[in-house]
Amino acid sequence: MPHTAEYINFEGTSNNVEITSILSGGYNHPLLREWQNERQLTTNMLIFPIFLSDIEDDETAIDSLPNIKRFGVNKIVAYLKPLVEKGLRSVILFGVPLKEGAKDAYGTNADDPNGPVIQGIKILKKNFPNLYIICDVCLCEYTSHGHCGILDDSGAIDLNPSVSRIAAVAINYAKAGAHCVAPSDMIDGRIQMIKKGLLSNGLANKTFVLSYSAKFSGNLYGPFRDAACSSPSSGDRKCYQLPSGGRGLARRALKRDLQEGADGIIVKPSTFYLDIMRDAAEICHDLPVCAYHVSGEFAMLHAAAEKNVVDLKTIVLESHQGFLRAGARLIITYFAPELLDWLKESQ
Ligand SMILES: NCc1[nH]cc(CCC(=O)O)c1CC(=O)O
Ligand SMILES: [Zn+2]
Ligand SMILES: [Zn+2]
Repeated sequence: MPHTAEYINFEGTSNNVEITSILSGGYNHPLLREWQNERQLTTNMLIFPIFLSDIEDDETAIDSLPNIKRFGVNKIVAYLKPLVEKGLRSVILFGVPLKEGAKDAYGTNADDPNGPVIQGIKILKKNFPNLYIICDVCLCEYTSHGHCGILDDSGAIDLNPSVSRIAAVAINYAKAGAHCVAPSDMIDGRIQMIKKGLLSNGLANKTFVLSYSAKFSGNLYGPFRDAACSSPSSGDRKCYQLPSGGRGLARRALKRDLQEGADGIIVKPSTFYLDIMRDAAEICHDLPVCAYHVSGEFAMLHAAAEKNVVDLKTIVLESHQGFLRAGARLIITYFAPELLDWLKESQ
């Protein structure tokens, strides 16, 4: 029988099968599965959170954050060196004042020129000239009451002094050489104030303003508060962080921060807020959207892996791929050190 198409028997083929019904031909090879990724996870997307305390020789493990330590300025370079050599491109700094009397009602030490953040910026820039340095901007680590702004007599956030103080801190970080400032306080109006302050100090063209625009109040920040010693001493953050059901509020905050001049925006937490990430990618489509995989999410994946409920590498790659699929282009993640290795392995 001649081997031509005419003689192929189609008789067993069902009449109502559609030519669009078979999808597996599109992903039956490892390369095809990569082709199907609209956005590939790469090391240049990773931002690693760093806790810097005011004890210069500090190197303290944090029980609730596996593999993460708090460092003093004398210890941070040795810790980061192998990570930078492996391709780490960016860090976000959090200052942790531990010394007696370091906290007050105004968060005065947030921008102490001799404090860990400003000293940290200088040391990191000197030792790692190509490392991109982001500073989280907030008062909660530095206030005696542990809230993210300045309080009025009733104990509520006092809007004007809070926004002025947060903007001043951001500008002082930028003056010290931070490439990027990321206000995480969620107090209304701070993006505009920071932008204006940067402009009047000749820093607007040198500084990226990465706004935590959609930051939700919930139960996922506990390990961070252990690491940063920043739990509020009374009350909670529900009057400035968004309620978890507040998709409309998040959309309004995204539009507002876009209009106030944010250069990039953060959605936080990540795994439980993928709809908000998609909203962010649509509303702020001309800006990079950053997912913050927060401390509670990190600790949960570790705990599940320890119980053999999940395989750590597989679940981390899957969750981080999810952020990209939802529209994120950057990821703040405590898994950055592991991902530097895992992404290399998969190449
Ligand atoms: N404003 C402080 C701040 N900046 C980043 C985080 C959380 C990060 C994490 O959980 O990993 C928090 C905690 C909070 O708002 O209570
Ligand atoms: Zn705060
Ligand atoms: Zn913060």
